[in-house]
Amino acid sequence: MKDFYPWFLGAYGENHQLVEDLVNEAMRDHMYWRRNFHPESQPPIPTAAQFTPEYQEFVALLKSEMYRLSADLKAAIPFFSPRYIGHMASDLLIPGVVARIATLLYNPNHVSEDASPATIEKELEVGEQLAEMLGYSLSGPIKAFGHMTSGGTIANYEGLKNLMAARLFPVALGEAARELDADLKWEGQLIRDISPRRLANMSVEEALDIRAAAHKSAQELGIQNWADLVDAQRYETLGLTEFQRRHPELGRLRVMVPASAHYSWEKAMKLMGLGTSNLDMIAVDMDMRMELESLQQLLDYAHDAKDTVLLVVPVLGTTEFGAIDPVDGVVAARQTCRLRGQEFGIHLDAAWGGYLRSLFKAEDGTLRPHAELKAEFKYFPSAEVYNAFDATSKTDSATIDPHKLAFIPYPAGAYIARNRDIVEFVRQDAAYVFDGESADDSRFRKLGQYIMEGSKPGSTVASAYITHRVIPLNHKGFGKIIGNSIHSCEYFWDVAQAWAARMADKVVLAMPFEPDTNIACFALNPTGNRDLKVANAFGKELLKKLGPVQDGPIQNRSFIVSSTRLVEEHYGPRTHEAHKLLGLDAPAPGDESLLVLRHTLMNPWLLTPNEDGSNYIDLYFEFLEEIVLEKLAHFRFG
Ligand SMILES: N[C@@H](Cc1ccc(O)cc1)C(=O)O
Repeated sequence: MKDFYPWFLGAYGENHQLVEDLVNEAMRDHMYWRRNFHPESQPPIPTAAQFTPEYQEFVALLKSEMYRLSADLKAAIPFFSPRYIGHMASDLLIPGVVARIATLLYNPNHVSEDASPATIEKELEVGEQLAEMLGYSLSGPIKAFGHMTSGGTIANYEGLKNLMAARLFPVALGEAARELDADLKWEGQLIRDISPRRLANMSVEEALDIRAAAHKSAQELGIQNWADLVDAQRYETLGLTEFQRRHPELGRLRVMVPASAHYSWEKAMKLMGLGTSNLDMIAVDMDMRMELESLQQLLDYAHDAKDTVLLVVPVLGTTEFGAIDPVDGVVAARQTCRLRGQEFGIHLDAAWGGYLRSLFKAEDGTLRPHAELKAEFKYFPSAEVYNAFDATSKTDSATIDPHKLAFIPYPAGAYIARNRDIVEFVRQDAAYVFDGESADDSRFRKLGQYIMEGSKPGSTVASAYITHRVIPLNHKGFGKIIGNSIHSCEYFWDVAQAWAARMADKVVLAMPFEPDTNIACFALNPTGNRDLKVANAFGKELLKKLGPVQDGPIQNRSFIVSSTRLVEEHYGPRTHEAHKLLGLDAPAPGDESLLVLRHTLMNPWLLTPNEDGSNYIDLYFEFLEEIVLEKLAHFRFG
């Protein structure tokens, strides 16, 4: 933990002086920079302006509003504190904060290099740093690319949009070739003879390859307007309705996510016009991980129905439970599906768990052996979890959120593609770049052409960039913070079980599933109660003391946790098991869902001992005991 001392602002603002020095320095430096741009010019604001009544009135108004804002902010959530174990937010890393503030003053806009010549390169570097952490290659014929977004939601949208564009492009290309009736070739075959179903089942690399081959053929045949002919057939031109009307052979365009996936996937389906009815929910198992049998069933069904599966989304660290989906299993399923001509893209939703991979990385970039990692923890990582992390490099693209486990300020998400050329399918201009030329990375300096957002902050990029520079993305850097969070979770898990045993005659504490990473959930039920409504009412009573929204000043709160529901529709068998563990009657149709307390154990100071030797997790369970006993004394059953 000592390593962290100069890294974070500190729960007590211990590093205040360091932060202030760095910020002051940046602030002064910025003002001098202004002055040194044409120092010969007359300053437009006269020196004497500050003595005028209008000036002073404005300053007075500004100050009083700022005081009010400052007062209001005191009611903000104290994310930094080890007493905050609610959502995915915590203390901030100093490099992220100071680099952000310093860059904010220059206000670079990363829509394009014209508005950010000094920093746009750093965005591409952040993309590469994250790509490397996930195991994507930065050299050789297939090179990764990444950029920052405002958060995981936009990165997920982009994951869907890019893979959808890549998957549907060959269909448009085939149609253009048939219409033109020219002898365009790919791998020795005439493109117009390739079946639409084959074209609809191409990997990203095949799609890029056929695109380049067709272009080459067209050039050889002297067809000048080939790119326009293809464009005219694309869904991006025709609209999805017309495109699908012309291609009934595609069937339904499906996307598969685990039932535990973030709700942004539903939003993405609406936004893209694909419709939520084409979002297939893969069942999750008793560990809250994607169930591979269920995935296979859905893939078989889609295959038999002659539907097109655009992509499958394994989640590396679910939002609610931190569960790690079997990424390796999804990759293996794709290998099997390919044998029958069924293709799908894989977008990894690693918004939460992406940075966990730093723990798995040695300083030389290789994956650390399982045994070496296991030796550092009590339970983590099982073979399943290790294999999932091992397989991230085989996915097509990923979402990863620096504003979560990189402890930097919002907004900081990222989209990363294993093959940078995938963006050519969504490039927002007519000038086509084909094979050979596409290796030129300067294209990304016009970032806005390739991504969902337009104007976007360079300051968040500086924040991530500097943070990654001073705390490397391997087990010696970020891995230490992440490892500490897993230790906190393992400790929490043990203490919770001991607490449960001690309190069994008063209250049943059930942890319906083992944590995978650093999020732990449990439900509580007064011993002897069988009624779900009563258990939930009891949980809600506890949340009055533990939830973020309460009466009175925030300073009165001892601990802040979050909560969620075990929705039967999503977590069927697991819900039944949880009811059993809690001594509740089995859930009946139409019942409300079971309330669970959710604890995100990412704060770096959770295991720090207080004067009496107890740490914040011990203190939390002491507090929980106190409020449970207090509530039980006043609680009315039924
Ligand atoms: N479930 C984790 C191990 C683990 C167990 C308990 C924890 O608190 C944290 C992690 C795995 O399979 O790797």
